[in-house]
Amino acid sequence: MSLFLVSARPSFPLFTCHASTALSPHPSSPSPPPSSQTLSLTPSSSVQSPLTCALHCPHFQSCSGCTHEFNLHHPIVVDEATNFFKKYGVSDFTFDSCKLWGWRCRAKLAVRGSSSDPLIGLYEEGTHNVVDIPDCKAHHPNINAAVDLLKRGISEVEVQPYDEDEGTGDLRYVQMAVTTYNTSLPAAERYKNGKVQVTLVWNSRNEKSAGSDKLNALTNFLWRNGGPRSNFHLIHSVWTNFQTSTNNVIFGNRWRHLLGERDFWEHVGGIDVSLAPSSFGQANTRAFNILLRKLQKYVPYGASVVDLYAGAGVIGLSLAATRKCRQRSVKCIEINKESKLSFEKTVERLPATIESSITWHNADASREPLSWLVGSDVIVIDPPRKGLDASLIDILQNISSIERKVMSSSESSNSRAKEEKRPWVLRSKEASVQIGSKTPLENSPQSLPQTLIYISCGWERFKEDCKALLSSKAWHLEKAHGFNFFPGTQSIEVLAVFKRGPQKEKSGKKKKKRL
Ligand SMILES: C[S@@+](CC[C@H](N)C(=O)[O-])C[C@H]1O[C@@H](n2cnc3c(N)ncnc32)[C@H](O)[C@@H]1O
Repeated sequence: MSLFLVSARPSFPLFTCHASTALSPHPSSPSPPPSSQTLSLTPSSSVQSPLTCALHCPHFQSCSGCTHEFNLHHPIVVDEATNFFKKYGVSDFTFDSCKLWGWRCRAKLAVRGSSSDPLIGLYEEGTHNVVDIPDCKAHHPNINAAVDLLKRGISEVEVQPYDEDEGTGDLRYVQMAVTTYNTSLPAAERYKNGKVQVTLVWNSRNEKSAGSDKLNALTNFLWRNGGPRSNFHLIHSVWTNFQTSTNNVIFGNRWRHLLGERDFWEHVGGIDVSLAPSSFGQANTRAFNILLRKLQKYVPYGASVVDLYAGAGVIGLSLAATRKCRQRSVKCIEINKESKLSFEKTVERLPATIESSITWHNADASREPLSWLVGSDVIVIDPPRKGLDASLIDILQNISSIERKVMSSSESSNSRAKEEKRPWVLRSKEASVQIGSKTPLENSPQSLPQTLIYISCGWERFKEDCKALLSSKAWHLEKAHGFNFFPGTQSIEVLAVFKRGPQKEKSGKKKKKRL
């Protein structure tokens, strides 16, 4: 039996980000990549300083992951975003270039090929042919190291990669997630020493099905060669997900923890966050942290917050901890029930001084969205790429008239509590988690949010939703920021802050003092 021992740590790619108009694909004297840079954008600033930050990835063009090779720090869409926000009253849009290489801490990769020559990577554009990407420059280097180890395990144990046409084979996909939070290391060393939580998506119904001996053998191989007793401790834990469906959905419903630490912790937005492999997690940990820090500034101390499309509630909980949503409430609404456990674990590590009533509800934000908004000062929305559900846009567009109706009906009914009968509301209440015994203190329990914070990963859809909100005159844009969540692509993450009411006229004259 040949044993592969990973003896050397993979090094970080060293590429240049230099001020020059010439493109230099093979820099002669590489310098470390910039960690992060915030650009205050005016069209002229980007013309005057055409920094050239190239991807230098051997898989570029064959792999569908990256679409842009140069100027990673400044995707072209940033100029469009700058003009877009200017048109709607925000002339100080900023863009944070974040980390340009080795930023991806969470990757879902297809496994194809043969046991002697496995391919682990992404589909070629428009096909189901998998492109092997062992030297991906977007991946955290330890994801590439774990992929390399996995390939060796597949060959040694003779695991059959999945054959999509036949529906045969053992291993369909792998999810690799890196935790960069290890308090036993100095803070500066934590990122590069990230450990990988590996989830093997196995083509069988459960652990009793034929082929489970190979699953165990592969898991043991990974642990022996990448676990705490190996030369290079790379693997945080190994999980499996059982999936036999012939559709394109990556994960099935059965998850099993096999080896290593069960809990996976990360530290973002000022709090420790637990993320199970089944829960949504942001791929770019560093950039997400930068976004959360910016977001916190727009939430007044002591505000009540509703976090829609909340995943494991990272945004809501980070606000509860840092904005002291004291004696008020934080509500998190999420459709994926798998995120509940991660939410509960994260809450366990929140500072004991937090006094807010914190709840997580397993519910569809598009069904009766008004019921979640009532009593909150701030609404945070972080939908998937497809944007906001029509029912939510409708409520947000008509929020002022709805608020008047809600207020007057609550006065006339004189707080007579109606018995809740709607089945989806009852279901979401059953599946909810309430933290803290305090009933939230609400000055005006029937009021609706005055601040709307929209976080978007889908620029095209964001523009549509933004125009719909502004056209109603129910909201105006106050601030907007962009973050380079996906360097190498034209996708950016946007944080837009809206306030209630139409845009106030900006006049050059000084305000008259009130007498
Ligand atoms: C972009 S993620 C954001 C998650 C979270 N805010 C975070 O940053 O970790 C979008 C989330 O919306 C959830 N989602 C999608 N449709 C939903 C719906 N109709 N109602 C509630 N949640 C939904 C997804 O399951 C996913 O967790």
